[in-house]
Amino acid sequence: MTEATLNMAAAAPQTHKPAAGGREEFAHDITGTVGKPFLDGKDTKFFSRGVNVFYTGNKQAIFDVNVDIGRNEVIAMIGPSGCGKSTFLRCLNRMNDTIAGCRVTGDIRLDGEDIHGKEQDPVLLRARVGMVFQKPNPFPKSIYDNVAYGPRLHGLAANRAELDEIVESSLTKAGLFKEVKDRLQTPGTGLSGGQQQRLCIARTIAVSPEVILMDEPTSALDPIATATIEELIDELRQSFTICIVTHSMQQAARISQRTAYFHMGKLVEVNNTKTVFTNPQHQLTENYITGRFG
Ligand SMILES: Nc1ncnc2c1ncn2[C@@H]1O[C@H](COP(=O)(O)OP(=O)(O)OP(=O)(O)O)[C@@H](O)[C@H]1O
Repeated sequence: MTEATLNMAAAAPQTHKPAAGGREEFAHDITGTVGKPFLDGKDTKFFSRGVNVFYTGNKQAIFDVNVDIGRNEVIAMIGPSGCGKSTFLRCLNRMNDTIAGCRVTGDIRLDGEDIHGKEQDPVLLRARVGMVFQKPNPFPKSIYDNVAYGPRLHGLAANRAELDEIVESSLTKAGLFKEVKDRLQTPGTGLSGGQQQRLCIARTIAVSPEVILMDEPTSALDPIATATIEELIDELRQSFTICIVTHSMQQAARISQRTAYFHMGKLVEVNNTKTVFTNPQHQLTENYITGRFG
């Protein structure tokens, strides 16, 4: 915690007290989400209402999150370390189910379908809602087999020619094909960090997801590899909905159309990205984007 945050916490009023201009000031004053968290129904890809997440020992990490995520938008999730960005992201493809002792409550719908419904198969859901992690994690297999893995698992190709086609088109969409086309049978782990991350994106794309979740996908990359991935994200938006957790406000500003600001497990503010960075409506958002804490 920075000195400014400590000072702020020490000065926190015990009761609700809007700051000048009607802005709310402190974490315990977060009573709802300001901005525009909801979309017109037809543009909504993900609908989430009343989402709470608890870890072992009933430790609550996410509090009553209500937000829509739009079709073919890039939404950036920002906020101080530990505020729950990754935890909320993992709600969207039920990755939290894989964490022992983690419990998610609330209503989350993908294209109107309850993702916790009895008929939902989490493995199929994760094919529809793919995920790219902070650290590139190619399988210890060839470049070809990394990309072919999902289509084989889900029976998406009838024969080798179809599989070749999926591998090539996924690598092309991930902006990697030209660089690796002559060494598809070499190990994916032999690529550079940025290439490995694009390979992981190709692997995700190969099963034709509708949404791609990205958890700090460039934080382990150098600025050039980061720029390549950012350009790619902008292109991928034509075909997919993208939710990205990032610690870089510059990155959020460059690549997203909407930004969601989390603080202590609560969703404080959601709005179009320009508004969040130029005219935040909540004092906590302003404090964060102006570097007063985080
Ligand atoms: N597997 C887990 N078991 C128990 N608590 C967890 C687990 N994962 C996260 N938490 C806790 O949940 C809270 C939110 O964590 P989360 O990783 O979602 O935050 P974050 O905003 O993504 O953080 P960062 O920016 O540092 O990655 C934190 O208090 C964290 O310690």
